[in-house]
Amino acid sequence: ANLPPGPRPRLLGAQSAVSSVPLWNRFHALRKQYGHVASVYQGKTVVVVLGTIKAATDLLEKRGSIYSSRPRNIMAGEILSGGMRGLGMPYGARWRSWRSLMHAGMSGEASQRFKPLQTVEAAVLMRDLLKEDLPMARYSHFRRFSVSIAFCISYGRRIASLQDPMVLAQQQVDECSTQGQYIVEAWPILLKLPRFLQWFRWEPEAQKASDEKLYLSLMENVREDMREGVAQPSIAQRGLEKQADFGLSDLETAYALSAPFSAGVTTVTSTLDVFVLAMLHYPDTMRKAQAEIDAVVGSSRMPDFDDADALPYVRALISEVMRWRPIAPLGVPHSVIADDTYETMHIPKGSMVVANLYTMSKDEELFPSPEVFDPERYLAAGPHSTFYFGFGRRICPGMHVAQNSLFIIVSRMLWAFDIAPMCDPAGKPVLPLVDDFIGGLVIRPSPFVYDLNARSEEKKELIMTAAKEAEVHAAAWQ
Ligand code: HEM
Repeated sequence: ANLPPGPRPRLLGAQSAVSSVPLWNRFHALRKQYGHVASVYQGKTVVVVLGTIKAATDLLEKRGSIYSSRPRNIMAGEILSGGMRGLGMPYGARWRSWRSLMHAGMSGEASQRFKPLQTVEAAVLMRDLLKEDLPMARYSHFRRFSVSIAFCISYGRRIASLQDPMVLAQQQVDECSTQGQYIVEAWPILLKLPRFLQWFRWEPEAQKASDEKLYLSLMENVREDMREGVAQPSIAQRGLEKQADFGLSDLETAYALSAPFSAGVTTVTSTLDVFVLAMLHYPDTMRKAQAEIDAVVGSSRMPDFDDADALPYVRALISEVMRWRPIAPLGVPHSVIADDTYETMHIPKGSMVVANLYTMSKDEELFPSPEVFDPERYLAAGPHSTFYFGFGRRICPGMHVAQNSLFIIVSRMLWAFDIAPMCDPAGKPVLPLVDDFIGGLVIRPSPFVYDLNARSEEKKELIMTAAKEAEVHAAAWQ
């Protein structure tokens, strides 16, 4: 059998150095030219690109026992973190232990425990948005919300400011681990040099030592909170309570606790920006959602999690935000650990397997007129694919907390504000482009401005009172 069809010889590799077209767009072109499963070479590695939800389900889900690994990443995975980071871990015993800790902390049931803080932080966020004079700065308020929830999930503590030293330290770690290409990735044979000659290790190993210190000290704080009986629910608390059950050492547990910050901040923040972008372009859907909220909630209180069942249109709107512009356009690459055949195609062991979520979001059969933002498609009888959270055993373990964060913010923003384009001096509305995105693994709309107008004086006052009360409750997570 042959490899899945694709450009030969190594066209994509040759192009990637010069092309300014983002990778997801180039992969989208593959789908059009070569079909639902295509392949390209990246150096010597075969990259299999899955362009339909069906192909991704058939392979990544139904054949999950061989399609759930990750490609080798020498610098960020092996050297910088000693293979301790779950997101990039190869399939195996350590990943399974890590994953069961993630599940214990963030499953549908476990994620209920974070709703109180999500409610409190959403109240604070509404006030921050109301008070913010600089439209460009709203993104940082979304970010502060996401950071605070990530810290709460990991350590049971909230984050009141992005200037918090713990945030700055974590941010620095993340920037290091996402940096580009290293010579050792292309020439793994360098790892055979005597260790003291492996110059490329010196800097990351110094970084690793300081990361370990940071992660261990954050975890020790939780141990202390537990001893004093003041620990809030968190992954750390679950992991430390039953450390033997998870089979993770102190250091493994400490590293595992960094996952929500690495994977759960830019994703949620960026999705909120896509939500605003959609509201600017499709104001009718905004008004429809507002009418639903007004009928169910009224104007004398803000929406709560208990209202979710009665707000199907709002929930559909959130799903459509994630479908319309998936913020992880190529997901996170999988890797296959055994030779396989799909239809008549040969998929060699060691191939990188990419679920092309960007292309899936534009599937005309599943999503007629895919370019149109239309929540109604999620109101029709299901089941509805959650392709935007990935597939199979690696599917996003943070999806429940993510959905809860999005629900409480989106419903409250629509209750509180009208989202509208800004006007140029001639009074003409200026709309940000729908396809101007920046970033790599996770993308976001290029920064844009918009108007946020409180829907009534009564609501303004309510927002201020609710935020004051929220700050009092927030003390429990300090
Ligand atoms: C709208 C928000 C989010 C989106 C769209 C999203 C999407 C994704 C996707 C596409 C993957 C790759 C799945 C695969 O390999 O097939 C992933 C993995 C992951 N996500 Fe999310 N995510 C979001 C929010 C979060 C949050 C809030 C957290 C944690 C608090 C989180 C934690 C993770 C982790 C730890 C992984 C790695 C799983 C593994 O390798 O086994 N994500 N996410």
